[in-house]
Amino acid sequence: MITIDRVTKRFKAAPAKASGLGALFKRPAAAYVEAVKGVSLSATNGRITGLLGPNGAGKTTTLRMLAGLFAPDSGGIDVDGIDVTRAPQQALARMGILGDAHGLYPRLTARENIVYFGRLQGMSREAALARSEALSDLLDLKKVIDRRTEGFSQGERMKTALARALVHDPANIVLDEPTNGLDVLATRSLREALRHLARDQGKCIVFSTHIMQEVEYLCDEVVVVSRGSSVAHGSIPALKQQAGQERFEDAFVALAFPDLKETA
Ligand SMILES: Nc1ncnc2c1ncn2[C@@H]1O[C@H](COP(=O)(O)OP(=O)(O)OP(=O)(O)O)[C@@H](O)[C@H]1O
Repeated sequence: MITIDRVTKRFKAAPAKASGLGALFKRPAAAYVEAVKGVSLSATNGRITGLLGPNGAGKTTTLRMLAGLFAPDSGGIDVDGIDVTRAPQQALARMGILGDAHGLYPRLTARENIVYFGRLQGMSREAALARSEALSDLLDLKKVIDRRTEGFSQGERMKTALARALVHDPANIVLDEPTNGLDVLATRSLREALRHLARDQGKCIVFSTHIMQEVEYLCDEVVVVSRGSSVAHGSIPALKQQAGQERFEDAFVALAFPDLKETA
C-alpha cells in the first residue's frame, strides 16, 4: 500500500548564461521551477494505479520522491505505513522500482544482473538464483537470461530491469513510463505480467504514463496529474462520469486542462 499525501517539490532553476543579446538585456531568470505543487495518491494492494499526466506534469518527480531519491519540500509519503523520508531503507525494501534509466551492467548477463541485485537486497545466492529463474518464466526472458546485456534490445533491457526490481519479491511495484520504447508485443507481455502481479499475487502497482491506452488497458484506479497537481482520481468509468464525457481521452483532457477550448 502506497500513500502520497499532498507532496510538493521545487527545484532551483539553472539560469541561462548571459551572452550576445542576452548580455545586453540581462533578463532575470525565474529562480525556481515548481515541479510538484500538490500530488496525492492512495494505491492499494491487488490493484494497478496509474499516474496519468501530460509531459512535464510532475509524474517522474513524484515517483523519484516515492523512491527516496530526494525528499519532498512538504507533504508525506509512506509505503506499508513506513515513512519514506524517515526510514528510506525500510521503505525501499518493500518496493521494486523501475525508473526511467534502466542502468544494467553491460558486462554481466541478465541473470547475473538480477542475482547481483538480489544479493544487494540481502538475499542468499541460492534464493536469488531461484528467483531469477521464476522471473525469467514470468517475464519471458528465457532466451536471453544467460547473455550479456550489452546489445540487448529495448524490450529485453526493460524486462531485465523489471526482473531485477522484482528479485526480492517486493509487495509494492513502482514503474516510471514502463512501456516507453516498447513494441506492441513487448507492451502486451508487460501488461500481462503486471496484471498477473496485481491480480494473482496481490501486489500494489503504481505506474506513470501519458498514454491513455495504457491506463484504459491496465488501471483499476487513475490519478490525473496536471501542472504539478493531482486534479482528479477514480476508476475510468468514474472519471468519465465526473467529466461528463463518453471517451476517456475527452474526460482526461477536460479534467487535466479545464481551461482548454474543445478542438477535436
Ligand atoms: N532537477 C530538476 N531541475 C529543474 N527542473 C526540473 C528538475 N526535474 C524536473 N524539473 C521540471 O519539473 C517539471 C516536472 O517534470 P517531471 O519530469 O516530473 O514531469 P513528467 O510528468 O514526468 O514529464 P514527462 O512525461 O515529460 O516525463 C518539468 O517542468 C521539469 O522541467
